[in-house]
Amino acid sequence: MLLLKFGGTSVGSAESIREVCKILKSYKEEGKRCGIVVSAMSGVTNKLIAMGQKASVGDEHYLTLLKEVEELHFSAIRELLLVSAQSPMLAQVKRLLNELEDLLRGISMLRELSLRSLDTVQSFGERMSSAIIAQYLTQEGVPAIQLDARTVVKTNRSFGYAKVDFLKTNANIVRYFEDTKEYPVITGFIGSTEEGETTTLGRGGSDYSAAIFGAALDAESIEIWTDVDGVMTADPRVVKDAFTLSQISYEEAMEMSHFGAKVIYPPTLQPAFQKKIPLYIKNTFNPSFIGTRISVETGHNDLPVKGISSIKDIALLTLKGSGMVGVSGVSSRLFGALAKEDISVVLITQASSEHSITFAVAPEFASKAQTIVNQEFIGEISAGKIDAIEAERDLSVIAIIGENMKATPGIAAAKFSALGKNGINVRAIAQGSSELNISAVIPQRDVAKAVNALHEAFFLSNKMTLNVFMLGWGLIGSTLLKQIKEQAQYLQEEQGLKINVVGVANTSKMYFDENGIDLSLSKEEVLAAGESSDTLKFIERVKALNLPNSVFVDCTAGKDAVERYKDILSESISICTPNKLANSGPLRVYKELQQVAAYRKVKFMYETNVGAGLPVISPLNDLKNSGDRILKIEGILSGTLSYIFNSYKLGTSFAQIVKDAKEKGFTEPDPRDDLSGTDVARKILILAREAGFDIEPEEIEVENILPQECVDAPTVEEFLTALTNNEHVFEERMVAAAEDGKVLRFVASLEDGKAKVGLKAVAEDHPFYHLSGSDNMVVFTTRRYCSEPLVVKGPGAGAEVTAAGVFAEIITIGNYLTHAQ
Ligand SMILES: NC(=O)C1=CN([C@@H]2O[C@H](COP(=O)(O)OP(=O)(O)OC[C@H]3O[C@@H](n4cnc5c(N)ncnc54)[C@H](O)[C@@H]3O)[C@@H](O)[C@H]2O)C=CC1
Ligand SMILES: N[C@@H](CC=O)C(=O)O
Ligand code: NA
Repeated sequence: MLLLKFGGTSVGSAESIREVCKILKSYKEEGKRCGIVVSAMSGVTNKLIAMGQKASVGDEHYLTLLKEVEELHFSAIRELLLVSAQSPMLAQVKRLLNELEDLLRGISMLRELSLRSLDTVQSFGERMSSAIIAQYLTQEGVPAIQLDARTVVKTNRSFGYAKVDFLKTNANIVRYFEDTKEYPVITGFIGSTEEGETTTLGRGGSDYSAAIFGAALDAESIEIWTDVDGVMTADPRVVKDAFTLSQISYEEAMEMSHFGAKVIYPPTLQPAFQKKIPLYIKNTFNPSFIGTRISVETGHNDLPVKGISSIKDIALLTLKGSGMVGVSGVSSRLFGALAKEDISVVLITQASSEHSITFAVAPEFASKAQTIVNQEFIGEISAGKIDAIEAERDLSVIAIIGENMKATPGIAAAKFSALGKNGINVRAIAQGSSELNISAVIPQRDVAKAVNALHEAFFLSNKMTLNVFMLGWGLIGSTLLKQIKEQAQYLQEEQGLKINVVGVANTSKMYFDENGIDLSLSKEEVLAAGESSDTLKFIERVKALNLPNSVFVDCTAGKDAVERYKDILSESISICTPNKLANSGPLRVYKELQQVAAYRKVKFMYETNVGAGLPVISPLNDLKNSGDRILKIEGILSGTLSYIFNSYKLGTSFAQIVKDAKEKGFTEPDPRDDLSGTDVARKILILAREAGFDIEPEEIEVENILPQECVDAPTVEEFLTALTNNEHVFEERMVAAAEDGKVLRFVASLEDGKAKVGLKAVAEDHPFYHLSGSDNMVVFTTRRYCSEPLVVKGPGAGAEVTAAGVFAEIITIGNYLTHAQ
């Protein structure tokens, strides 16, 4: 015997009822015996309640609702039944509606809606749907008969939430099924008293009916047919990657429903649980999908966590004070007082110091709870032994649920690590000793972010979505987006890393798409749909979106965003940038950013600040962290200047070579930042700081090789012209060097904590002599690399290599966020 239950959406229209019929036909063909519990057509129960309420205040609109309900059922009858069968069924339903109308008129006249009459009003929904469905099934070759559950399900007189008399009910059900050959189509949700008064079974009533019938009949299984594929790992409206669990245990189902999973209401399925009858959640509109099996077995042995649930709105109250320590009876008084007023406590934690007890309640009970508790402890409060309690609001509970958690160490660590890395502050923690559920109280604004971060951490191991916000869509920015687009599939398939570019901006426009910007579109196409650009607004939006695993990528050369880095990192958003301004400004800022990032457990990454994509900063850190001491750094740190002086020979034009460097994408947006030595000074300053020297920008000795006319030129264009006028300045230096067999190189050095940058003539035996293209070369002399220094050499500027360096850091951040610790 199978017990099937079809909920409101499954019987909500003629079309859905046809699907139900297909399912039952296939069961019949397999020779299965079935009992079928049905709900009212979707929306009908709510309308019935509204009719009762309206009637009770004399609002005649109940008649409009009545008409709507009539129309819904009549049109289902007309669509489903053969013409010959329509009239009798229309008449049967009309009789029921007339009866209902009489009842409503009575309610209206009396201006009174008792729970007793409301139960009767509500019963009409199931009484009509079951009649139509039974008739239709029979017509389609599935012999069925309507069973009005009031004839078998016997209850007490607690209207609205009637208690079932199982002794009588079970005997009635068994007897009825013994005598019936057809498929009974049973009205869910309702029963009746000994005296024949109609009752309803409370929240989740049709599920309860299914459990009552299933348990009474010792059904092989109970199938709850609904409009979703089963119990999911999280609310799919919040988590795009939520998926259906094929198997969970009764206890897990209970915990998940407590925290908001709405597919079933397991407490009502208790009769089935007690008899260990397996339960299946199936989708009427996707019947071939396996659905979720709920039974004694937890299944999914590989999954320690089965679900992420949340209670959106709770209030937290804390009773604390020195007067509580070692005093017995405090918690019994506290919870006794709350229980007396019927206030349900959602979560409790107590520190082992016994100094405080924190508990959570639904927000609507917060003020009442506060008053009650302050009243209960009035003596202790006035004696100063206990503090008067306050309620904290706008909080949520987020829970991870799973039976296998207890056998798996590290779950709590993984949970709190995922929350911590996303900057989600945990206000209270509770773990049931069953270890079935670990709950945390967090700010309400972070719920969606938390659910997503935890879902990724537990279900998509090695799968994560990184949400990228890119400010500055110039040369490096466009190359980066191109590289991300080209590598997206590989990263997703091989590393489980999805890069979602959510926000982009240049100086004129900014654009956001939470689902990920289509990177196959051009910059113009994307920004066409955007709004006016504003750095502060861009950053505010990044913060407001509050997405998990967010990375801010600053591909500008300006300081607007830099001034907000601290703010961004403080929001637990990682930053990755080729922009050197943050690290080459005041030492205080440099240090502060390092500290904030460490404190917030996010990454601040800037390898491309020196040598573009070449590994320079990271090996320097490795040296320092492993205990080496940096004695000296010497290097060619500018790709632009390297290219210029590597190419500059007799017969060439200096100004033309500068233009070439700019075209090749080596220069800063304003090439004077390169030629003035500023860019190189910034780089040696950053290296000095990374090596552990506390240096300010002013302490660097900088040789500016630019004539004043070039410095003063108002625009980049005019500067390039001025450069042509001053060719001789450069030529003289180049010729003088050449006469000594030397070449010019713009060199940076750091020795004894002193940094300087300037143009040097180097002879053929010098390693810098043989550089070519945009090569950078950094020579580290350290305590360990003393006789033979450590050398890093390669192209130190250019769009591809720089963007690749930024991209690599974005991936590093993704890997960092994916791993638990
Ligand atoms: N070109 C190279 O080889 C290397 C460049 N870098 C750095 O990369 C950064 C970007 O350089 P490029 O792409 O070459 O410069 P670019 O001038 O081509 O691009 C910068 C972009 O940022 C935009 N922008 C500026 N301020 C903005 C703001 N407040 N909001 C929105 N957009 C803004 C501009 O409209 C422009 O589109 C610079 O910081 C540079 O120092 C670092 C290493 C190597
Ligand atoms: N303009 C810079 C770019 C890299 O930082 C350079 O030329 O090195
Ligand atoms: Na680098």
